[in-house]
Amino acid sequence: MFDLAQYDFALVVVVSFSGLALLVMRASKRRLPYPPGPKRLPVVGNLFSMPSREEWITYKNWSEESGSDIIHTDVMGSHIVILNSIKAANDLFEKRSSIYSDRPSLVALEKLFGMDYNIALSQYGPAWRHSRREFQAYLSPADLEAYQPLEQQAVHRLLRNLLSSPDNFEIVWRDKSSCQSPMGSMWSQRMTHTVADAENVLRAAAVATTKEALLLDLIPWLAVIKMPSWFPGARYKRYARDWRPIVVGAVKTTYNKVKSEFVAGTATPSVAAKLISKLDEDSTEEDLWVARAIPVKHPSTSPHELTEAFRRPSPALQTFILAMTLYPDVQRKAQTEIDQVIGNSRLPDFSDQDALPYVQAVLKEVLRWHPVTPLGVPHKVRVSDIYEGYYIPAGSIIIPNVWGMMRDPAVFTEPDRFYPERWLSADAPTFPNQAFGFGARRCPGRFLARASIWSNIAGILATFHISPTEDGPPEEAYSSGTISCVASALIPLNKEKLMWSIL
Ligand code: HEM
Repeated sequence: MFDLAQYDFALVVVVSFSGLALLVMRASKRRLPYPPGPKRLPVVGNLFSMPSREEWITYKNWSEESGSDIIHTDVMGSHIVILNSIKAANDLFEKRSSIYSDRPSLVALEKLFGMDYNIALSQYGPAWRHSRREFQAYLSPADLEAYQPLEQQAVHRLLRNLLSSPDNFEIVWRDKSSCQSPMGSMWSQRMTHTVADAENVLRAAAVATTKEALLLDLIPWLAVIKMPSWFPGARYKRYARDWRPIVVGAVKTTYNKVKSEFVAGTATPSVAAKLISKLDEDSTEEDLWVARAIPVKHPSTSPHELTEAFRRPSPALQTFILAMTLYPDVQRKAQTEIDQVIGNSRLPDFSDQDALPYVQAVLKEVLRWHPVTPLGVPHKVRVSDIYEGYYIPAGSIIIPNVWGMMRDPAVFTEPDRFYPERWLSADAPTFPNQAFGFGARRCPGRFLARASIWSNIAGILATFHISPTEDGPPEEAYSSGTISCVASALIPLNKEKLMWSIL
């Protein structure tokens, strides 16, 4: 007969042993050292040694100085681990994906400013998994064909605008119709009136991710208690009162616009329209998980930088233009390829991609030479772990130094040189995938983004010469922040017409 007492005893023994084993494991894990890193001060740790500009360069230097591709810092008790090699990123984010795919919580951004709907910020778990699966189901390479004609139209419109105002690339980009590519296709191809909304959300994100706001991440209860107005972090509650309705309103505006277009039968192909087609009549926007994917996924560090990031050509195009001014031979080679394969009676289109390997290599080199997100988007490890003999505590923030990985001389010879030829050799990696993140969190929009950047690059190369102004080539310097842009206020371009008659 089933003996309950015996069962209870067995259970107690098993639980006790498991608990003991866990304690022993934890204790022995902890006896291992943290990965090397800069010297820590009592209580504040590395608070004062953390770089505030172009952090990726400091992280790479720390890595080289310590001879370790994995670095540990501690900011007031929060552990931050920085991965500086593709190998370490693959080992942790890809092979141990189930524990390295969480996100650190950004209290101000999510809780106060109302951005907790965003897939990129979601904690690892069923809700994130569901949103992500649904979202990326419409962004596979096969799905992209539906968006190609609109993307192509947007590129032609951009080229026409550049032609009519060739010295003012920034204003042209700011023009709403140009904004439809590549950002537009992310949400809806016809989102012109939501560009201002998206800008507002980006501004709110910038306000919510300044260093002072991050204090709320370190001491989360500050967000829920009543604080005197002079207390650090207190003003974020006031800011949030103003920004929250704007942020939430922006999601609803986009949702309502695409939904009414869908009902009227005028919706153009877009992820949003496809998702709305799956809803039944009684669904409300609260049911619509797609709202979680509003195009605000890359908070930056300062309102100024973030606003700039949105006003100018996409950061990848900025890097392309910078590289073309600094490396005229590369530009000439790419243009020769386009001339030979396509001639000058039409513009390149998506069907030409395979026939233009050098232009493809330019795209890859743009993403390698200066990744749009040099430090990726941080992950969080859910349980304590050991890697290469080092202890990584549960809850550590894991930052991939993508810039450092892309400038690793062991992987890329002459890494500082913009050299597309490296992608044409037989043993070259197929793509700088790390530019789009890692493991379960890798960017679901990467195929769309690649195609979109390629079509812009190919269109500009076919149509314009890009050369520095009389002031000389621009400086190769970048802004800090999650999204990194060319630092010069205006990219000094001098574009001569090549084949404008076909536009
Ligand atoms: C040049 C263009 C782009 C770059 C460089 C880029 C890069 C990234 C990176 C580095 C991440 C973080 C991955 C990680 O955590 O390891 C990410 C996440 C994400 N991206 Fe992109 N992205 C781009 C364009 C797009 C586009 C066009 C879309 C939508 C169509 C998109 C949607 C997302 C989403 C939803 C996430 C969050 C994924 C998650 O947390 O599960 N991205 N992206």
